[in-house]
Amino acid sequence: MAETRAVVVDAVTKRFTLRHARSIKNMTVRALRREKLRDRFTALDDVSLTIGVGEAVALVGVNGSGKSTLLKIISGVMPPDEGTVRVRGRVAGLIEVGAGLHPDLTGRENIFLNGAILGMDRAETLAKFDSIVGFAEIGRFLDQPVRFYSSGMFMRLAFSIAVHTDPDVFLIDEVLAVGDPLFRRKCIERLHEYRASGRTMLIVAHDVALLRRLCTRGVFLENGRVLWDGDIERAADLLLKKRQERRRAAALSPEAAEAGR
Ligand SMILES: Nc1ncnc2c1ncn2[C@@H]1O[C@H](COP(=O)(O)OP(=O)(O)OP(=O)(O)O)[C@@H](O)[C@H]1O
Repeated sequence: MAETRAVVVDAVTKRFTLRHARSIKNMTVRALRREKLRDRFTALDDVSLTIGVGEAVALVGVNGSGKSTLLKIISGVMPPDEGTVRVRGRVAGLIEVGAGLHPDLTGRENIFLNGAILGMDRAETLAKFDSIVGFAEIGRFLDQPVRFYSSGMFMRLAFSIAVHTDPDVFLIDEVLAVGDPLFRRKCIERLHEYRASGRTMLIVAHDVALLRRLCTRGVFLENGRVLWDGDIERAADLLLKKRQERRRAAALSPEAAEAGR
């Protein structure tokens, strides 16, 4: 029987340690006051999720709900504390702006390095090289170290390499917020083509209209738990509602404003 599941996240939990004191002075003061020096914080709490081959899923939730952490665990860059993740096929993750690009290497060198990390051999990278450079529009900066690139150029190159690896599963985190509108449109068109070719996509973005256009399913995270998994419309409505609640709370108290940023 053909495998129809591209990603299986099973009962994943992830905790972080929050350190309250950074300096020795601060630690001493807290110790004298018998305050805790650190806390364990649960960023993902027993999350289970199955994504079918060819599905385009939006991962939404207010700031700090655990979206990036979940993408990092699915991509394999971070292990879960509990639970398991299985991904079928080649995965490409655009998890942070410029993810995977080495600042001291040139654009050209990064194409080969990043291509290899994402599973392309040298012959495949060579065959796609011109297309990667063309799509990224980095032109004369190709032989400059990428630390001299603007954030838009960084993102264009990272996106171009990732999309050219023809991943079976494409994980995208907020990168579409960077860069100029024209390039953004080009990326979105590319993602539509990618979807139409039957590949799987999991995307985090704060632009609700974009998510509605690209995805049919939405997973809403709140405090590291799945609050909704289903129709994108309902997920988008939930997000807009929660954002409104946060804004209202922020208007009432400056501390809430700080927490709700
Ligand atoms: N390496 C880390 N160490 C400690 N805490 C972390 C770490 N990474 C994330 N967190 C915390 O885990 C929580 C979830 O973070 P995460 O980045 O996954 O949320 P998010 O939903 O992607 O948020 P945003 O929309 O702001 O990007 C946050 O409270 C964050 O501060």
